Amino acid sequence: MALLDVRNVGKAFGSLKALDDVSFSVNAGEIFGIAGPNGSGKSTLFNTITGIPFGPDRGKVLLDGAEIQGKSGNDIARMGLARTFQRETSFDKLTVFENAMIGATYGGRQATPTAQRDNAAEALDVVGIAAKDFGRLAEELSVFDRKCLMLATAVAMGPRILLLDEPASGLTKPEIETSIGLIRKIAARGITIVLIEHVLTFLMTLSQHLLVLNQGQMLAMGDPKTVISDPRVVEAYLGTRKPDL
Ligand SMILES: Nc1ncnc2c1ncn2[C@@H]1O[C@H](COP(=O)(O)OP(=O)(O)OP(=O)(O)O)[C@@H](O)[C@H]1O
Repeated sequence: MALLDVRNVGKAFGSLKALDDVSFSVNAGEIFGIAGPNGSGKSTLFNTITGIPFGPDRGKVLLDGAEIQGKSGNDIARMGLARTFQRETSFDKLTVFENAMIGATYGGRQATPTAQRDNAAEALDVVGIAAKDFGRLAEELSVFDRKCLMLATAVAMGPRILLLDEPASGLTKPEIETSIGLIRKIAARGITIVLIEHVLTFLMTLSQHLLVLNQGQMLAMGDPKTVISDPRVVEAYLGTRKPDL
């Protein structure tokens, strides 16, 4: 059984069909990539899956066989789903460690305070934030480190599945390389990953399956090499912007 099963999901904003009959499933342990030109519905898809700030108008989302649409963000997080955002997001006036502790506390309500602290420290270590920086304010960090902190906060929740919205956006080439390593490291911990990205090489390197959206519809899905050479995919990308290869 798939860990995440998205079935015939639709979402409209007025007359704009941001998502139209989108279905896919993600197996436990895989990295599943989602690509598509600007405005194709990628972030809307994550929003509808997590219910923040809105769920789908139609269709179903199942996590490990249980329907999650209509559940609160808290309940969905408790069921083991976490996400990051396109823009680095943190509590800027809190320290690095306090930010990670929010994830560890939120996701590990049953854990002892010591276990929560261990989870926070471990998650920061996974993303490469050194212990000497735990006491710094989040706002003092570079863009890349703030992205890493957002990732660590999500990992500290102890999710079964992690949705990453354009983790490479705004990063330099070396930072993108580092991010690829981090995502692999997180996946190796048994966390299933769904990854939205514009940078196709990033998706090609990491994903076992790739879905391409265009204008809210599924354009192609399957093995990344086959999908990326699909003429409809090439046209959708070249028709709007050059792929970031
Ligand atoms: N809250 C909203 N209200 C109205 N329209 C919206 C809303 N959110 C998204 N849209 C519209 O839905 C469409 C899909 O947007 P979405 O942000 O999901 O695309 P995207 O593929 O993530 O784009 P990008 O790559 O630029 O982030 C766009 O036309 C967008 O303007």
